[in-house]
Amino acid sequence: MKHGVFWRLLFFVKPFRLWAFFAVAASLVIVGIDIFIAYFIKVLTNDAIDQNYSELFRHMIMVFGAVVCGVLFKYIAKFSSVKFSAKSLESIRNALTQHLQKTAVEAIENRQTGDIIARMTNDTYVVQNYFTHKFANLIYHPLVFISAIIVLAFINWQLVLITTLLTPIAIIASHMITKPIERHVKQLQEHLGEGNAVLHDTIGGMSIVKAFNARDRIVQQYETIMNEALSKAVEVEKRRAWLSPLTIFLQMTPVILCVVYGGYMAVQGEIGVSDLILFIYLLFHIGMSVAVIPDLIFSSKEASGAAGRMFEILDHPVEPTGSDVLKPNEAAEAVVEFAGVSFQYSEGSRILDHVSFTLPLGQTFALVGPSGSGKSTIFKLLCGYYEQQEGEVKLYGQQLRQLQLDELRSKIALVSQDTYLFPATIAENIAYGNARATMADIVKAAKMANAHEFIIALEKGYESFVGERGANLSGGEKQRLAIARAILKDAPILLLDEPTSALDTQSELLVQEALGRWMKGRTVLMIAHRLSTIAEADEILVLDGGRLVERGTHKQLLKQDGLYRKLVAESLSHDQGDLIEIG
Ligand SMILES: Nc1ncnc2c1ncn2[C@@H]1O[C@H](COP(=O)(O)OP(=O)(O)OP(=O)(O)O)[C@@H](O)[C@H]1O
Repeated sequence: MKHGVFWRLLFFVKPFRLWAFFAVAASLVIVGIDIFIAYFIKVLTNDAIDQNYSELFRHMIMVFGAVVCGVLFKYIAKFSSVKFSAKSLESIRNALTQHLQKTAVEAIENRQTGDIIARMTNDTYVVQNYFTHKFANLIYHPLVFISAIIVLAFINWQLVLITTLLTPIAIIASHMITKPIERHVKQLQEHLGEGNAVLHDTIGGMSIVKAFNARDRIVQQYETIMNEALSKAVEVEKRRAWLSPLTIFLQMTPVILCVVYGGYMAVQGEIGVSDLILFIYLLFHIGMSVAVIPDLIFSSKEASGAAGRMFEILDHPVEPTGSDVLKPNEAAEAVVEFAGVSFQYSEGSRILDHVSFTLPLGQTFALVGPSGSGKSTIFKLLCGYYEQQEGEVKLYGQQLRQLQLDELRSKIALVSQDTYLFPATIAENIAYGNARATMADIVKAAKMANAHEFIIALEKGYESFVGERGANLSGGEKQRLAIARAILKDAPILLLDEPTSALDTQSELLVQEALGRWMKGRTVLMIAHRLSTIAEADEILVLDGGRLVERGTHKQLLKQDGLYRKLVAESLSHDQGDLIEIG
């Protein structure tokens, strides 16, 4: 097991060391019982040779008692290691989940969901299995080996030499056989993760896959990944297949050698019959302990590979959070301020180039610009998903990067283009942004978002369960739920990323009206393409290639012969029905 992985595992298992201690203590008792039984085998043999049947009977009862105790302690050892592994892995899984919540958006935005899920399920399962089934063996077998060798050394050192001769061979052979296991297991788990990712994406985009007749391509992609996984699994199993003959060889060879050599010594009178029987009995224990070496090394490498992948999740950088509490300050000159902000994603070119603007309290601003001009990126910076490389972003005069992220996000309500619905009821989905919301609050928000009517028309109303992707709802219905959720959050800053893009004209008008009422007194920044929405904003910010090129009211901007006027003209030529006043 690699050092880094070992220490990390140790960190997580440490709090549950009491269970590990029970497992170790029980294993120690089992070893003691095994040696006790071994000794009594010799005593029983002598009783039989001396034809002392009353003693033989008494000793047999003692051995039987020891066997029963052995079973009991084996149960304790197993139970303790199961508890130890389950609790340790629960703590690791919790740490992974918590870390994932704190992980910077940047670190996982481009990762495949299925791969992350595979690391948190398949890989943790491999590690848990290792702790459950191998942990007790890691303690028991070395202890049995050492104790048996000590006892045997008192009887005959030559036989001990023959017995231990195979131990280094077992270790070297095991290392040779299991050498590439860690790598193979890592690759195998990676392929399984990729397969998971394809399945996850396919289920998510089932309708698109069907619409584009992409089934065959997806099946082929999945098959290719699974074939690679299979070839790795075969590599692993080919290595594992060596373990069985090696185990038999390691277990049987010392026994055969000792029976032959020990028999010879017994005939020569150099060793007693009872000693020889004791020797052969203990030899089975030693043989077993030597024989499990390959399996233990194999499993340790397998677990190490899986644990390494699992811990990579913990290596994702977390979102940097400040310590200041955001204090919405009515007297602040600007609620939002961008001062010379430049930004680029870790890969690629500059997306925002010295952008500066201020948004005073209680006004509505529309952010317009061609596709890819950086509008959503401004939202991402405001939500603290990313940090600008140059310039300053301030909220109520406070530096955003010095604010506590939870605090910051509690003051912002975001309605994005793609509505994410949690796998929960409609009521729970609306109440997500406000844990203290009552049912009356939820219904009020739904009514404001023009969602109440369609909700109560559902069989279970507000208690209807919404699947992961809200498949049983239309795009417009999902969008209205997202708006209701944002309304209930009651935040002073609203970020609306085309909040009505999936609505028909009728619903849009109703939602616009509701939004208009709700937006009063709040500072709103919205990305919008519909001219009717944009024209009503107090001010319009025009972005082009990451630069803020124009700023003003609809009328002012139309008077300038700039990008805004061009965008409006293009939009009108596409949408004749959009009634706005030009110039
Ligand atoms: N996570 C990311 N990593 C790298 N580049 C990104 C990332 N997200 C966006 N970009 C790039 O940044 C640029 C600006 O994207 P952004 O989403 O801010 O544009 P937008 O103006 O909102 O576009 P649209 O109107 O089409 O939604 C685009 O060229 C996009 O490809």
